[in-house]
Amino acid sequence: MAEGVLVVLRNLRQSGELDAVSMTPALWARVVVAAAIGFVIMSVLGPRRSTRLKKFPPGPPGRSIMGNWDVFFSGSPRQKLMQLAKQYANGEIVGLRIGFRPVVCVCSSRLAKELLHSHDKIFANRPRYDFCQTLFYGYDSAVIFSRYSAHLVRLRKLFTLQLFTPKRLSDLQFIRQEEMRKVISALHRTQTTRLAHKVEKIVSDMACNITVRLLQSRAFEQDKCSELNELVRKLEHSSIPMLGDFIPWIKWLYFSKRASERRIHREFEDIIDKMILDRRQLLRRCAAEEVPTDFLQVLLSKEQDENPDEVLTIQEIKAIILDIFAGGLHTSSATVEWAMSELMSNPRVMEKLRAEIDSVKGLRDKSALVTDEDVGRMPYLEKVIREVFRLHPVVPLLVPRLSTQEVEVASGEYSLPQGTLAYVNAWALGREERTWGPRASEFWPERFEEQCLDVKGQHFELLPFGSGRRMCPGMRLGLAIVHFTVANFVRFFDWQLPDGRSLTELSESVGRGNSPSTSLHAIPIPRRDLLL
Ligand code: HEM
Repeated sequence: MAEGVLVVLRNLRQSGELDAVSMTPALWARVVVAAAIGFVIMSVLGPRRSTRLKKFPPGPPGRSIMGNWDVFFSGSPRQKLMQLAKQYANGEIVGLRIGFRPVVCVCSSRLAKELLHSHDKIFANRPRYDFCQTLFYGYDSAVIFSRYSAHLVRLRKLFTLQLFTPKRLSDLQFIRQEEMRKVISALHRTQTTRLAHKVEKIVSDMACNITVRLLQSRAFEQDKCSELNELVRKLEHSSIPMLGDFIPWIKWLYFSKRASERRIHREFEDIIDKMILDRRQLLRRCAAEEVPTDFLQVLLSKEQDENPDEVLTIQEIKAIILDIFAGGLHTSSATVEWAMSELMSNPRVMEKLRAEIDSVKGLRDKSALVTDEDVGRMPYLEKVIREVFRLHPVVPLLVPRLSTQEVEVASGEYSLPQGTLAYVNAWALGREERTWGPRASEFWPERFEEQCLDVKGQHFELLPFGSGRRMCPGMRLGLAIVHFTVANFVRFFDWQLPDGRSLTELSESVGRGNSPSTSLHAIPIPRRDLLL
């Protein structure tokens, strides 16, 4: 029971409630009552688990009502889950429980394929967490946290067949180029001061400008992107389930977390409402052909689509825009940060990559940016980026799935009941020695000369964008930003650490996301005079 109280306290601290309320006697009373109720119910119901779930994958025993909550929501879940899978099931899977919910985490490519390919439809649902209702626009308005349904399939098609088509991304490449030029010129201007820049911030601001221009054809006013990125970070920190999502009778403990979620949501809503209002005013002022056919216009046109199945409400349109911000900004910038960190700590790879970029781009046109077409002629760049995704998938456990029926996995060895929460550990897949050999933990892009595995969801050894029905629909844009940014950063600058230090060992942050434990600050020394 004491343990129960401690875990509930830790959840409250994570949710910020403890900071806000600073443990009044009333809060103590709530915590103790909740833990006591949980303890009693668990004593009555808990022991049945082992008999009901006979072929459930093995794992550590769940303690009290919380089950294995601590595995997921403290320290580094991806590492702990990989260790547990090794300890209990030959590194393939681990079976756990949170509250009464059976939970599995798959750590081998064999079982990832079963879940995301053979049983893709059964695992196409997302769990329903309370934060979706307050932070986002409800459960089924947009994509990331929606149930699998015909409506979701239509929304996903909107992403892949209308917003992020190869043609549209190629036609709009000039936006990425203009934003990259702005970044390069700004970095050039600081060369005399030899200032160290936070690489992730440069890239996330650029990714934000690109995304906003793709959406509404014009950039935000100055500093608005930093504000939006800050908001996305707050959204990420708040988008975590609480114990109340698994044990309904303690939901009421989280009222102040819900209030903070509503505040974050309102801030997003203000930004999105302003974008829509500006566009509506433009539509009133201008002839239809003068209005850009950008993402926002594609989305707003769906309000009056001739096909009733295709119609989107304004709430759904706003929810999609929020998904684009939530899914697209930090993922791309964190990947570029990892890429630059790896390149700076592996000078051999940096030199080889630079030689390739210079050979494709030539040295004569000093100001020419690397384009998407150039990227297609850079096989080593492709291998470097794959290696970055292999070792540092920025969504290491993907987004969890919920099974809709009982299913057998591992050639019938295990049975997963309906309602199992399933995680796929993309971080562990990239370290599986069965696939990657004894040098699995080394950054060595040359491995892809022999291993023809790519990141597009068909090879279950390498799943930074997931796979199957819920695979990332923004992958094309994410890949375009990452390749293009890394290539141009390497072409135009030598990157040095402040005080002549060198990056020897990279370590990861703890928690659910995956960034370097210390943000990369680096000094860009210009390699060529730009004619900007
Ligand atoms: C390097 C960049 C990116 C990475 C590594 C990444 C990774 C992921 C991953 C792992 C998932 C979960 C897939 C699964 O459950 O199987 C996901 C889902 C998603 N991503 Fe991305 N993503 C990136 C860029 C983007 C961009 C640029 C956008 C949009 C502008 C985007 C929008 C989404 C959405 C809407 C989902 C939810 C899909 C669904 O639930 O059906 N992502 N992403």
